Amino acid sequence: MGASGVRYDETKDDDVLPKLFETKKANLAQLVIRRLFSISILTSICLVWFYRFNYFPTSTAAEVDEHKLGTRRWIWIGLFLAEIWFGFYWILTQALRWNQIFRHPLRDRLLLTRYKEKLPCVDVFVCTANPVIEPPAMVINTVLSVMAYDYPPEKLSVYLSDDGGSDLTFYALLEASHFCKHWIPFCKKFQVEPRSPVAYFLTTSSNSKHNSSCFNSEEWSAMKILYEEMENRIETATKLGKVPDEMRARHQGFSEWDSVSSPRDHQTILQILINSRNPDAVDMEGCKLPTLVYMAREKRPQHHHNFKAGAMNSLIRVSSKISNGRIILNVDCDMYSNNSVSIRDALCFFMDEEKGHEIAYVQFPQNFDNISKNDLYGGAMRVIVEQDFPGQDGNGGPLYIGSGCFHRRETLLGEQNSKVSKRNQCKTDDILSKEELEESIAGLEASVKHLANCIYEENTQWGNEMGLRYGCPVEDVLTGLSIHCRGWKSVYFNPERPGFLGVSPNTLGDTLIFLSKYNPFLYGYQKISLGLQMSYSIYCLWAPNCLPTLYYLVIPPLCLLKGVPLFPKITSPWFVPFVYLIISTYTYSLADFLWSGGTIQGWWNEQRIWIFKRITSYLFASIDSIRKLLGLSKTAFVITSKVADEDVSERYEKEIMEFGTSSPIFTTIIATVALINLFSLVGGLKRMLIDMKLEAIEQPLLLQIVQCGFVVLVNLPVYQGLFRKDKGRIPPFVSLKSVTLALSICVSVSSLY
Ligand SMILES: O=c1ccn([C@@H]2O[C@H](COP(=O)(O)OP(=O)(O)O[C@H]3O[C@H](CO)[C@@H](O)[C@H](O)[C@H]3O)[C@@H](O)[C@H]2O)c(=O)[nH]1
Ligand SMILES: [Mn+2]
Repeated sequence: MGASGVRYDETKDDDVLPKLFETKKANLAQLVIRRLFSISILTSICLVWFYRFNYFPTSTAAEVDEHKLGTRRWIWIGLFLAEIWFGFYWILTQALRWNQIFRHPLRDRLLLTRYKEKLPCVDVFVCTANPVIEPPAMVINTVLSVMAYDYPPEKLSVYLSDDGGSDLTFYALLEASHFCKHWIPFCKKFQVEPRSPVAYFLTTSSNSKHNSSCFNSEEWSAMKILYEEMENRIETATKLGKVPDEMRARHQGFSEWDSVSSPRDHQTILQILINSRNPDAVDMEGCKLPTLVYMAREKRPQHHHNFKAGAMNSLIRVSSKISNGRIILNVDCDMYSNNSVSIRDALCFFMDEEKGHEIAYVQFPQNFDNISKNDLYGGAMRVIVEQDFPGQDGNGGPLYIGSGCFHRRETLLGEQNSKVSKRNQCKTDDILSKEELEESIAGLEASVKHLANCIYEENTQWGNEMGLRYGCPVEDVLTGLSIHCRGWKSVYFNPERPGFLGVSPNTLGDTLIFLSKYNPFLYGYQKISLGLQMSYSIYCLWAPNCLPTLYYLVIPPLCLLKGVPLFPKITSPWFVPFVYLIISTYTYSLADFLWSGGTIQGWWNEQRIWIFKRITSYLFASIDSIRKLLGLSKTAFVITSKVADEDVSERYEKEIMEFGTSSPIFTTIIATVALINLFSLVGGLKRMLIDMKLEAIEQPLLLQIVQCGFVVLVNLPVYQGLFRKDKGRIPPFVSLKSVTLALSICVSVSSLY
């Protein structure tokens, strides 16, 4: 939607306002091909199930040993169960391909006076938790990027929640509150994108030609210097772990830290650094500035703080007394705004006369700016962003995935979607009472603080019926589910220029959940559509995929080693559905990946990561969930790292896998499975080529060899990791353990009976 968008006759006093967004379906040809393909795959799945059922090992003349037969039966049953699971899971995933839709906001229409007058206040929440893992300089870049949104500043407020309760973060924010007076007018004057200073100067310095043609280069350099000086001050303070004394003396806000004993034990600290209602809150050009607030909620060892959800809930309450924006945007501290019109885009959905009133949230994809070309760790989740989410949208709305999501405030407070009441509320109702306006900043801070205290939530519905849900590391998904169950819809918007860019971990490591009382089929029964229930289940069932996958990656290779066939021979008609399934599902997934803008190597890397995740983190997530259900452990939240050694980054650039930093148990499992497959492949090939003298055509072990070969190829970086010399290699003791383990398993299997 460029400036050339359709103009509407402003004077015409129609009752109906023009619609603010369009919804497009996937094109028909594509849909038909997809569906036919799905049906053929489903048929093959059924045939495979039938084969397993029908060819259950029975005692034929050849099979004399009772004991042997028993083992084979158990193996067969395991395989059957795994195949039932995979088939069932595949059926679920079809919910994401059946009716995808794509949204397009018509942003220019917001310029109509009748819309312009109604623009709501927007509150932006930025969360940070640890000044070491999430450096203050990075945090304020995110803050600055959202302060510089193309939106009326008097209607924009930015809140930083600091769960690290760090004066370093506060100091950085204080610096940002001065710097923004230069930065915001600069952004508006030169239509800067992106509006995170560090990201902007990175992109423009590398193509300075483009930059000199449309910018006044003097102003550009002056701004760059101003930024770098500030960044330097912040980084020095961070390195020293201490705020400069003269800074401390200049701002009385630091006195709050006199009584802070530790990040886990302190009072609420709330400081309004810029109050846009204050006439002095203007930038260098005299234009108004957005409100800027620092909050570190109270932390006490005896009170559970509920991680990010707890922080968000405190922010919801505190902001309701300060700016009370009707729309809330939440970003993680490492997700800067990459597109200054995202607020306007999101508002097109909320403000649309016809459909807006039923939309609870607008989720943007999480894009990352530190991903190498072939995405070594599968961090981009390309297919999810480009294909799965439009599929969810077609089923009633995307999941809420935390960062990059615009919410209607009232839905977070637990309100039902009743169409009638919503319509009436669509007036501008963001204006605070006169008394509140007149309150001084200090008075306001003092009167609002208690909302962020630990005891405030006691005996309330916060974390349950109100606000973000507690008790689970993916609080956001649960929160989204409960919003859907209350009758709301959500919208997915994937703009051409990404709305948000974050940092994706560039080493191995991941965690997830599954089992809980929020099982989507039980919790969502009769409240949300079957399609949406299926969409949720796909993600909730990520974890239990671990067992069938592990089974499939270990048992068939060991049987190959032992010479026990588990799949039909080439000459059997049952060979066809197996081969069709293998070829078609891999082609489908490759096509999806390339379609979503990936590379072939990237797809290959994703296959590897997919295996790694399933056999390690999902396995442990499953174990952990079961322990939690039995009351044996509590939810833990590990903050993902956002900064890496230069060493690590260099290897990442070269796309060399980093094993050094992931947990030794994970690496042991990965390496052991890889080695079992390698040994089995060698053993199997020997059996086929030498012992069986190549009675080729009848080869009953062929499919097992193919599978084993595939796993070995995918795992090449693992074998390399065993022999590399750099710091990122698999640590020697892990290598030793895995080799011993894999060898002893293989040897004991081949010496059985
Ligand atoms: O006690 C805490 C712990 C974390 N955070 C913040 O929460 C955000 C997410 O944490 P991060 O370690 O970056 O987790 P990710 O796995 O990268 O986050 C993804 O997954 C989370 C759980 O589903 C979502 O909340 C996030 O929005 C989503 O980006 C960060 O800004 C943290 O600063 C807090 O504010 N308080
Ligand atoms: Mn993150």
